Amino acid sequence: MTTAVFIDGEAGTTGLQIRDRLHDRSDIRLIQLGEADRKDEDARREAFAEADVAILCLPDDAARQAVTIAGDTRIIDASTAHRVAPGWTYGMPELPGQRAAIAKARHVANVGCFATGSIAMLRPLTDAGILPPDHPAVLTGVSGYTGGGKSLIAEHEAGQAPDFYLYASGQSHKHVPEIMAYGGLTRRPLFQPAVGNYAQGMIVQLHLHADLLPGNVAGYARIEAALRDFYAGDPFVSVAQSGDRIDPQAVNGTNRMVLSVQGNGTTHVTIVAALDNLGKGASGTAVQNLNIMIGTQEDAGLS
Ligand SMILES: NC(=O)C1=CN([C@@H]2O[C@H](COP(=O)(O)OP(=O)(O)OC[C@H]3O[C@@H](n4cnc5c(N)ncnc54)[C@H](OP(=O)(O)O)[C@@H]3O)[C@@H](O)[C@H]2O)C=CC1
Ligand SMILES: CC(=O)N[C@@H](CCC(=O)OP(=O)(O)O)C(=O)O
Repeated sequence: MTTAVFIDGEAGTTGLQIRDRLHDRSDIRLIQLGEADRKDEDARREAFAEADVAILCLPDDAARQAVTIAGDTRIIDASTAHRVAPGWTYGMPELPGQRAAIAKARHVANVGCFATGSIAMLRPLTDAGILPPDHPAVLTGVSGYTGGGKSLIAEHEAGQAPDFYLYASGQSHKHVPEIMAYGGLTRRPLFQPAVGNYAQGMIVQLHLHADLLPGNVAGYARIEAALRDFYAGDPFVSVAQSGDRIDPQAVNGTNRMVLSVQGNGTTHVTIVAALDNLGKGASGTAVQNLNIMIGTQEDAGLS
């Protein structure tokens, strides 16, 4: 039996990457619209009706509108529109109980790219009681320019962008609400993202004064052990040895995320998550969520 999948926004950065991961699969039939129809509401409504699952790869407002014409079709939304919305299941399979919730969900909100790295580092520590919920977390990160979709890609490829720059410096980044909700934080974290003048791949960092954590018991080893316990047996997330150079492009083209605990071994600790913003940060996780929803092997079409 095949599953009919409609990617709304297939011509965009995330949509194309999902299409590439699905188009050779014998268990998936892609419903595709031509250039003339891809933004036509009637054509899209028909495509939704024909699909078992639709994947929205659209700007937030267009994603909200798409839900209104999608009927009963199951949805995975790659945008930020529904990540903390009532009635939506958060599409981060690594979180406790989330695979079972995604498997039966009608509406799945795919996790954001910076949020993937941030929550992956925070949640094992809040669940283990190493970080209290009101911990004043400090997160930084850098992404390749494909993270900003077609418009940012055009700016960089025209040679009009700096080699490196900070943005969202007003502490207003759109991923903060989901980072708090699913990272287990009640206090708003500091989060400073950046863009590098390279296409793809990212790192996210969580900076900790480990000696100031409650009970002063959260040394480097305990933090690393909590991460290893949390991701034991996970198909895509691993904990690596600390190292001098961490390349944001190291896992490009894969659905993997590699965590490592850097620092001086005792007091000053930085946890690092390396992932592909278009892989584990977007399209890879969307396909992983699809696999879970349709009950096929979780890593089908993914490496
Ligand atoms: N890039 C990334 O790393 C990540 C992106 N996301 C999210 O995924 C979503 C898509 O992002 P991304 O692929 O980067 O963006 P792009 O700008 O590359 O692609 C968006 C696509 O949506 C199309 N589109 C816009 N409005 C409509 C509409 N009303 N009906 C049908 N199609 C429409 C655009 O058409 P046109 O080609 O004509 O512009 C474009 O093809 C966003 O919400 C983004 O925040 C999530 C995680 C990571
Ligand atoms: C480099 C860059 O601009 N990145 C995007 C995040 C991409 C992403 O994850 O967007 P979603 O929230 O839709 O998932 C940004 O910071 O707005």
